[in-house]
Amino acid sequence: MSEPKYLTGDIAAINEFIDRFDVCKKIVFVTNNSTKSRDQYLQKFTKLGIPSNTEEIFGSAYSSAIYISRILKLQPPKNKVFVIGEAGIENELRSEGIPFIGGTDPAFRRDFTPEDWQGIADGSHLDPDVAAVLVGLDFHINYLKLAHAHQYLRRGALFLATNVDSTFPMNHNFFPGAGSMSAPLAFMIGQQPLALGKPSQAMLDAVEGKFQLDRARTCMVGDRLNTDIKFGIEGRLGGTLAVLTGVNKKEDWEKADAVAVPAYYADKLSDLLAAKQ
Ligand SMILES: O=C(O)[C@H](O)[C@H](O)COP(=O)(O)O
Repeated sequence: MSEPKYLTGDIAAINEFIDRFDVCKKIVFVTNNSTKSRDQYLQKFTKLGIPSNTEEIFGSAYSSAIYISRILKLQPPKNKVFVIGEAGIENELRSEGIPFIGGTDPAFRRDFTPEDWQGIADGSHLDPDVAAVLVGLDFHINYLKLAHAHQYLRRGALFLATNVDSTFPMNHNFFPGAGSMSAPLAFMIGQQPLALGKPSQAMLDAVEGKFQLDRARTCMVGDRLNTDIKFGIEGRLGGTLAVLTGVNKKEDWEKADAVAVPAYYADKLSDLLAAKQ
């Protein structure tokens, strides 16, 4: 395997990279963060002065909603999704016409009561129409939600996750990620969820379907080896660029058991601005 090429400060290498991937031609934003929907991301990008449109934004909440509506095609009445997650998932499920419960509903953001043991155990607190449990990053995770999700899974619901990132990078540090929300359930039932964000190739197929990507001239840019870089490598994209502003560092791909090795790396994405001014 060839050594990743370091782009920071190397104008010739940056120019070559830009030509190879037509960098300024088309940008698609692919995020595993399910707490926001595409519309909410568009608002965020607009605030930051980044030109974009909803069509160019692919989030794991959207990818999950598409999978449920277009692949699973759950049939009513048993077509509801029990959500562990934030408004981003709810908005995307709504836009695909998928009924759901849980999520940000205040009825699930409370302490567990003695009645909950009985109601969950005998099913009287459960919705018989739940066919899938979808787990994403949830800033209000609690015992009540986990107990409901667990019981739906025990009763045969499909186990889905928007993504399984172990951690969530924030404020130059790490916090519990979406994968740490589904991990207790995976432990309870002894089965891993089907994860629909990066590195799932279903997500890349959806992006390709929409933009007729030329994979050989497409480069995946990201900070995490087991999601972003793996996504690009398994998708046989022309390149992968690791930026050192997030989760992984050079020593992570230099390990013998590295999960993925990028083709390029840079200290930060804006280092590419040094070229072709
Ligand atoms: O836990 C999570 O959901 C992830 O850490 C997260 O939000 C990753 O988002 P990305 O880096 O793909 O934008």
